[in-house]
Amino acid sequence: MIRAYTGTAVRRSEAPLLAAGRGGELMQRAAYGLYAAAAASLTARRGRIYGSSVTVLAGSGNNGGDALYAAARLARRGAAATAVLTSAAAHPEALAAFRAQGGKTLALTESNAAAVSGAALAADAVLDGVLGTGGSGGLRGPARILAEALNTARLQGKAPLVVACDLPSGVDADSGRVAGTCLQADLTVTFGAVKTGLLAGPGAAAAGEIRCIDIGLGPHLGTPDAYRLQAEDLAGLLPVPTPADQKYSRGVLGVAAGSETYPGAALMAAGAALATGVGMLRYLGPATVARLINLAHPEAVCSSDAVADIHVQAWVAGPGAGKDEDQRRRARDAMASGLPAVIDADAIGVVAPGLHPAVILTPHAGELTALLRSLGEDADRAEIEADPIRYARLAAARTGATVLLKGWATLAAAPTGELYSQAEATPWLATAGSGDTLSGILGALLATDRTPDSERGPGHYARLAAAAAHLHGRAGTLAAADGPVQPSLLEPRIRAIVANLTKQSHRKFK
Ligand SMILES: NC(=O)C1=CN([C@@H]2O[C@H](COP(=O)(O)OP(=O)(O)OC[C@H]3O[C@@H](n4cnc5c(N)ncnc54)[C@H](O)[C@@H]3O)[C@@H](O)[C@H]2O)[C@@H](O)CC1
Ligand SMILES: [K+]
Repeated sequence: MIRAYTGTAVRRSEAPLLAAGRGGELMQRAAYGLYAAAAASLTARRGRIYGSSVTVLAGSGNNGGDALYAAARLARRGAAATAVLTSAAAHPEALAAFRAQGGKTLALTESNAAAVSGAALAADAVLDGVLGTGGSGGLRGPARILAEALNTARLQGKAPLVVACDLPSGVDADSGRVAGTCLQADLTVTFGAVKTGLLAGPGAAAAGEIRCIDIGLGPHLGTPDAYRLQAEDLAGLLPVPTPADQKYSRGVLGVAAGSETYPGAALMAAGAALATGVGMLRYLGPATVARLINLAHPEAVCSSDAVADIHVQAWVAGPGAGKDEDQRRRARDAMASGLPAVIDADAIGVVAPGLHPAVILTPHAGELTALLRSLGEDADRAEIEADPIRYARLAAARTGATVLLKGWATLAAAPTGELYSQAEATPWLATAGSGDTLSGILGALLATDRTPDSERGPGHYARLAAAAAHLHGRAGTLAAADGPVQPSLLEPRIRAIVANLTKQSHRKFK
């Protein structure tokens, strides 16, 4: 599990070490970690460090200091290193160390920004040390011109390797907000702890691969601000039947999805739930959709009953419900049932406050905007996309439900503030039907959840939602290897990942 902290919390935890005169030691650890990661990436790209060209962008603070020390080490291994000083001041000792290894320096100005950008684009690697946790607001002035040139080249596939020092310059380390421009990276080498701003919003999209260097802050860090589940965290959350199980004890999922207008959503939600593994799936909806469900998934038990008429462990309601009043009523009843429930798509429109954390709302940014407005909050979509953590937490607190906010990094927020961010998905998953499969996966995890009550902390349902996002993202990424992703074809991938994560052993017969 990745534990993330705000930039503010990391700075607070560094304070006692700085007061004890250990700032230089921390900086050397950070710089060495940055150097080693940059050296490995550079070697992977061009075979060796010797003879490569490296541009280091150095701001006035310690972030620039880290980057200059790291570049000095690359210069010592034979890289031709140039420091672009983005401010009138630079970390004096680090600059001296860089020059001592033969590094050249030049001051960035408005008038030379275009020429310097051209030179930076021609380098093999750029180390971004303009701003770190001490930065406020996006990049400004000539640093902004340089960043925009590099970002544009990236879109054209012509950018050098960009390695961000601690965080991409211009990203807010607490939230992932970018006010204006930040420099997009291939790799972010972050120090002491992963910053929350690398896991959400524009910051997550800018960070590329994230590597964390331990600089010895451990005991000072306190409670994390956010988490990211790794594959090894999922095993205990996935349904594995025991020999003592029967279909009911494994977990029954009720799916009230689809309508005459949108039958496909019900097929995809049901298929994904079955692929994740449930004891039984009970479908409630129009007879025409039920017939399609039974043709695609003969094991599903279908009816047009009301929610109160059937016995299940969890619900999925909303995908493809459209304007179907019966399905909307089932969604309201599922929310009121006291059982865990995934409330997706059209059903999010019938949400009212007073829910409990086992109700998981799964909006995208547009649906979250409408939900928050219906609750009297002043929200617009662009603002939610700029600062998704804030709004996911706000919606959870206002409704009492857990909120799974879908996006490039998908966030799961508990009403008490616990937060998970998952980024396994491929952009190919941004396609109609994707949310329906995610609902089905999450519904299956809720229906088969065996976590003892004593171990269900306040963030339990956010964790399950994050596990579903992880599974869904990985299934999509696997499928994308064969071309554009069709959510209706994800089922074999989901099944394969569940098998792999639970290390299912199959009896062999002779
Ligand atoms: N404090 C510590 O113990 C350690 C800090 N480390 C590094 O130090 C960084 C934090 O260093 P600092 O506190 O010096 O801060 P930064 O290096 O992040 O930069 C802050 C400086 O930039 C200026 N600035 C702020 N926003 C700006 C903007 N939008 N445009 C232009 N200039 C702007 C500020 O006036 C300030 O001088 C971390 O990110 C990390 O890289 C590491 O060396 C590890 C140890
Ligand atoms: K940086």
